[in-house]
Amino acid sequence: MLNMAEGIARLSALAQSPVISTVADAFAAAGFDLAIVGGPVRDGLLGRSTHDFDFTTNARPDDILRIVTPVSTAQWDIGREFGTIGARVRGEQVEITTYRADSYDGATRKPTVEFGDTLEADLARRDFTVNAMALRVPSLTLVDPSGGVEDLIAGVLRTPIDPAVSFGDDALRMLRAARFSAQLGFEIEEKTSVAMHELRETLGIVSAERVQSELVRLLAADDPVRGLRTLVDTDLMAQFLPEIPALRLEIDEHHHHKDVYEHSLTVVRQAIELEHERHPGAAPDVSLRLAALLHDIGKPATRRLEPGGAVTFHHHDVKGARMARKRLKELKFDSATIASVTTLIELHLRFFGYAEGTWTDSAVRRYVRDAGDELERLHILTRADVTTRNKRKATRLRNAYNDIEDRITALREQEQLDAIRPEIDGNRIQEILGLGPGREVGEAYRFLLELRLDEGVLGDEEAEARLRAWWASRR
Ligand SMILES: Nc1ncnc2c1ncn2[C@@H]1O[C@H](COP(=O)(O)OP(=O)(O)OP(=O)(O)O)[C@@H](O)[C@H]1O
Repeated sequence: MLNMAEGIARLSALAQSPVISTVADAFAAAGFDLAIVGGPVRDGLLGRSTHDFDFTTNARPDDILRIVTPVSTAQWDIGREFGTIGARVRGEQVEITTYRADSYDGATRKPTVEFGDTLEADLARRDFTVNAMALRVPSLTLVDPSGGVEDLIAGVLRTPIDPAVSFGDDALRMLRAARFSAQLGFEIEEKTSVAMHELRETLGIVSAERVQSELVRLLAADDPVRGLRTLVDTDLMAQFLPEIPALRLEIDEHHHHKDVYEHSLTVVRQAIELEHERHPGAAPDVSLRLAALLHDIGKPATRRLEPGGAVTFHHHDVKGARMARKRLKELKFDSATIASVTTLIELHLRFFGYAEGTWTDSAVRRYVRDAGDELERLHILTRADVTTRNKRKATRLRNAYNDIEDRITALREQEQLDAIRPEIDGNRIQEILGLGPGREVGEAYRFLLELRLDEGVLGDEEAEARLRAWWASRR
C-alpha cells in the first residue's frame, strides 16, 4: 500500500536534487513557471527509480533555450515544433516542454501543435490521471487536477477525460494503458477498458513502429503477463498479433493444460523467473520473452486428432517460426530480434526428444551449433516450457535438462583441451633434434604437450630449450 506522506517526502527530495534545482532556479530567475511532470512525478510518489527529468513551462521554446543554455553543457531541439528542448544539466538529460493546449499529437491525426498558458490545461490532455500530475518547482506545489494521487493509491489507470474521447484523440493510448498496467501492476478502470474494447479497431491507424515500441516496453515490464491479458481481453491483441488470442481455442487435452494460451502465458512468466535466477540484475530480455509468448503459435494450424483421441501438433515448431517471422516483420522488428525469436521457436522442441543419456555427443554438439548465440536463451525457454502439474514429470525433465547442460560444459572443456597443441610440431622436433620420423619424435611431442598442459604457453624459444634439455637428459 502506497504511503503518501513518504511519497511526497521522496518527491520533495527529488525536486531538491542538483539537476532539478539548477533548472528550477534558472526558470524562476527568468520569471517563468516550471514544473516536473508526468513519469518522474508518478514514479517519485511510488518510490520507483526514475530516469526521466521531464519539465513543463509557460516559456516558449526560444525562451527555454535561452534560459537553459547557461546552466547546461549541451542543448538540442529535435522536438522544437512540439515545444520541447532537451539539454544536459549536471550530466543528466532533461526535457523541457512548453505547455500544450491541443490534444496530444496522437497517431490518429496530423499533429497540430498549439501552445497553452496553463499547467492545468496541459495536464488535461495527458493519457492517464497518474501521468497527469505535476510538481511546481521551486515552490514544491503538487498540481493534480484529475485525482492522480487517489488513483496511484488505489492502483488504477483512468483517463482524465472521457476515455472514448481520449482514445479517439490518440489510439496508441490504449496500448499505453496495457503497458502501464504491466509496469505498475495497476488495474484498468472499467469505463476505460470498455472504451479500449469499443475503440479497438482504431488501433489500425497507429503505425507499426509505435505499436511495436509499446509491445516491447510492455514485455520489458515487471509483469508482462498482466499487460498481455489486458490486450487479449480487450481484443486489442487481435488487431496486431491475432496469433495470441487464436491460442485460446486450443484445448491441450493431452497435457491437461487449460489451453495453449494459458500455457504460453505461464511460459512467459517462468522464463522471466529463470531470467532473474540465472542473470540477476540483467536488463529484461525482450527477445526471450517474445519467443516465450510466440513459441506455440504454430499449434492451431498443425493440430490433428489422431485415431484413439490423442491430439498432435506435428511440426508446429517450424510452422510457428515461419508465422512469427512474418508477423514480426509486419511489426517492423529489427532483423536481429526476428532471427533470435525464430531460431528459438524452431528449436524449442528439440530437447523433448531427449531422455537422459540418449543423445550422442554429436547430437549435443549439433544442439549447441544450431542454437549458436541463442543457446542460453534456448536453455531458459526450454526449461520454462515445462508447465506440467505432475511434479515427478517436472523433476524428471528438469534433471534431463541439467544433464544436457552438464554435457555441453563437459564437451566444451574436452574440446578446448583437444585443441591444445604444443608450440613445436613434429617436423620442427625432427629438425631440432636431428631425427628422422619414428617413435622418439612421438615421445618428444608428448613431452612438449605435457609441458604445455602443465605450464601453459611457453613461447617457441623456451619450448625449444626445454626440448633440448629433455633430449640431453635421456642420453
Ligand atoms: N500518447 C500520449 N497521450 C497523452 N499523454 C501522453 C502520451 N504519451 C506521453 N504522454 C504524457 O507524457 C508523459 C511522458 O511520456 P512517456 O512516454 O515518456 O512515459 P512516462 O510516463 O515518462 O513513462 P516511462 O518512464 O515509461 O517513459 C506521460 O507521463 C504522459 O503524461
